[in-house]
Amino acid sequence: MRQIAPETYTVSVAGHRIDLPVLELDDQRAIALLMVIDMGLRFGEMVGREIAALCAPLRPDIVVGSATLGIPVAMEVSRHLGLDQYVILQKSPKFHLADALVEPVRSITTNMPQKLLLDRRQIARLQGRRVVVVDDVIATGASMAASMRLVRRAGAEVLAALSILTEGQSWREAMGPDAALVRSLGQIPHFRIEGGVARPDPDSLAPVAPERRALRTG
Ligand SMILES: Nc1ncnc2[nH]cnc12
Repeated sequence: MRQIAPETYTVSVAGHRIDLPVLELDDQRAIALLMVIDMGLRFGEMVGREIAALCAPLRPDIVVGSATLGIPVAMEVSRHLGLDQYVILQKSPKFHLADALVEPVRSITTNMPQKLLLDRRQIARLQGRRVVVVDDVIATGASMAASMRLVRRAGAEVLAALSILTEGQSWREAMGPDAALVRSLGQIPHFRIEGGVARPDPDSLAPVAPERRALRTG
């Protein structure tokens, strides 16, 4: 994907200003790309600390993340919550996942059918537990919705769905009532390309900074 003017978009991630490259998706649309695995350890540590601070009042027993880019997020959030174990939902069927619990990801943006898998050996870590589900970016909401279905099938209570960034607003509709459980450290818009320049679509940003909304701890 090609970088397009204005080249970068500055986003506030829990109050830290981060420059993301703006990349052309097609001749009409562009995105600000967050590649958490390219951001370094200090960034990972900061987002882990800030997401942990958001959800610590909920007293989660365990953190669930989905492969691939949710893995470093789940690890750093767990570390900051003082939790040793965490659970990863996988994407590729490895041989030890032959009898895994499977949820389809109902994505409207990718043509490839996707699914998430939970190793049955991990169910004991979730059954009857208070869980927070984390990811790098919540965009369509399809992946987060599938993660939440899988975690609930394993018998856990989902307290919150947390991400570094939310992108656009369409996840609200895709996630239905579960959208109320979503919190992020920042938000990025969708971009429309006009005259060779990517402009943020103002309708794709929420008026209130997402990390400023308190989670109900009841
Ligand atoms: N802007 C983005 N950056 C990284 N991953 C994404 N997934 C969906 N949107 C994304």
